[in-house]
Amino acid sequence: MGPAWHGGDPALCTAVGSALVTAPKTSLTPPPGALAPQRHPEAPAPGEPIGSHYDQCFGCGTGQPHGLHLQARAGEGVNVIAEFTVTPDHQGAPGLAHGGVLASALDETLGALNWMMHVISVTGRLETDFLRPVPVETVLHLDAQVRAVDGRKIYCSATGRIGGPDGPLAVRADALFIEVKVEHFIDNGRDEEIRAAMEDPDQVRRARAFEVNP
Ligand SMILES: CCCCCCCC/C=C\CCCCCCCC(=O)SCCNC(=O)CCNC(=O)[C@H](O)C(C)(C)COP(=O)(O)OP(=O)(O)OC[C@H]1O[C@@H](n2cnc3c(N)ncnc32)[C@H](O)[C@@H]1OP(=O)(O)O
Repeated sequence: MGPAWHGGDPALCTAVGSALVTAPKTSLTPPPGALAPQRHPEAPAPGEPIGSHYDQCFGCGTGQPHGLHLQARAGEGVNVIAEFTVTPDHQGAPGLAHGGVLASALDETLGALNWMMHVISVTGRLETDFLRPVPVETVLHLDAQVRAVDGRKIYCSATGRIGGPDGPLAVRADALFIEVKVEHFIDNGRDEEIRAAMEDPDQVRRARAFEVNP
């Protein structure tokens, strides 16, 4: 990278450049000691819809007018499936889905895996491959699964296929989700929304249900 970065400030450029070069890169491949994921006994039955974790979530919230409105369903194993219809609102290039929107759809589908393990986790890392352009009006068939668990680290992957569950592969992602407690949201979220969420008994029940493992 040349000194055009950061308005040409060579000091900042060097500092940021070296940080990028030396930053540790955790592999998205589970380490040898990682465990197979366990489907929680109270996970939704195969085919059962997985409700939204938060009404205002951009990915799954039914009360979010600008959102993707993804509705994932439980799979047979530690996996979930979902369909996402690309609309004109999701364009990047004319008539084609924006890559960031597709990454969001993958991220949200991966997030729904929390329900299969009854663990609250957030995305630490998401590595996405865009293999084919995805036109507006396409139904993207998403499938996410947990591959392995190592302490708080959840190794998972997702695919998005065009036109059907066995259609051509358009996008895929490998991700590392990190288990957190409810306090992660309470401590970091904006007061206004956190207060509203804590006053909503359904929201509190949804969040707390994950904290008790068998
Ligand atoms: C009543 C209240 C209502 C609340 C209601 C809430 C209900 C919610 C229910 C369900 C939510 C589901 C939401 C799904 C939505 C879709 C998914 C998203 O988009 S999530 C948003 C985007 N992600 C973030 O905003 C994370 C931002 N990052 C962080 O907050 C931290 O970095 C965090 C929590 C990920 C880790 O921080 P640390 O301090 O807890 O832990 P450390 O020690 O840093 O990491 C633990 C291990 O993970 C590795 N790790 C962490 N980040 C990594 C990374 N980026 N790449 C590789 N490895 C990483 C570390 O190397 C470490 O590994 P070693 O144990 O040492 O082996």
